[in-house]
Amino acid sequence: MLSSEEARKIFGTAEQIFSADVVSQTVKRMAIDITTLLSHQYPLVLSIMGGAVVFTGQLLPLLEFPLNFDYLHVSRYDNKTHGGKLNWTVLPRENVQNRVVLVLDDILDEGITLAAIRERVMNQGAAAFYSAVFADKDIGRSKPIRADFVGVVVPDRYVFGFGMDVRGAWRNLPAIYAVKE
Ligand SMILES: O=P(O)(O)OC[C@H]1O[C@H](OP(=O)(O)OP(=O)(O)O)[C@H](O)[C@@H]1O
Ligand code: HPA
Repeated sequence: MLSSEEARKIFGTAEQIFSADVVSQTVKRMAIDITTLLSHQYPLVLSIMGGAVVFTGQLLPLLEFPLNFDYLHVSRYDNKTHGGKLNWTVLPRENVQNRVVLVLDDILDEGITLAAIRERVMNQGAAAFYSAVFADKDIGRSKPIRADFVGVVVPDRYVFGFGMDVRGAWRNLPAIYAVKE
């Protein structure tokens, strides 16, 4: 874990890439797009902890149609800036069978996490799988999955804020920053 001083130093040298205003306008636009496609599907919304917590909290009140909510926790970065093996710590309690599932996550980076979630959800009998990611990282190569709804495209740098952590810190920021290279 970073010390408070280290966390402040990272923030102090980071570059803001999307302001809080742009972030909140983007969430509104995504809510409209999701409503257009899914408002008559009674979806089961699955939030991927912990990165999706802020995005989920801002998006859900803008979705003015019936839905169910649950969450799962899977991670592979473990407070590091490079991903490793997937670690499933909490599985959804809601049955996904025959449901239209909408997965929410903060970031699609290499796509390994979201692709594994889709495989699991579809193997468990979901009727359809949709995904909404707030940020899609432009990694310059193909990914195993594309999100149906994307908020912003971020450069191929380690980013944080709006739910995304840098070595465990700064998920609470309302804007998005890139770590100094
Ligand atoms: O597309 P990928 O390269 O697989 O990376 C994306 C995943 O990485 C982050 O989770 P993380 O493993 O950091 O867990 P956390 O949300 O609990 O921090 C993020 O929240 C996504 O779920
Ligand atoms: O760039 C990132 N920032 C924060 N969390 C992440 N998880 C995958 N990539 C990232």
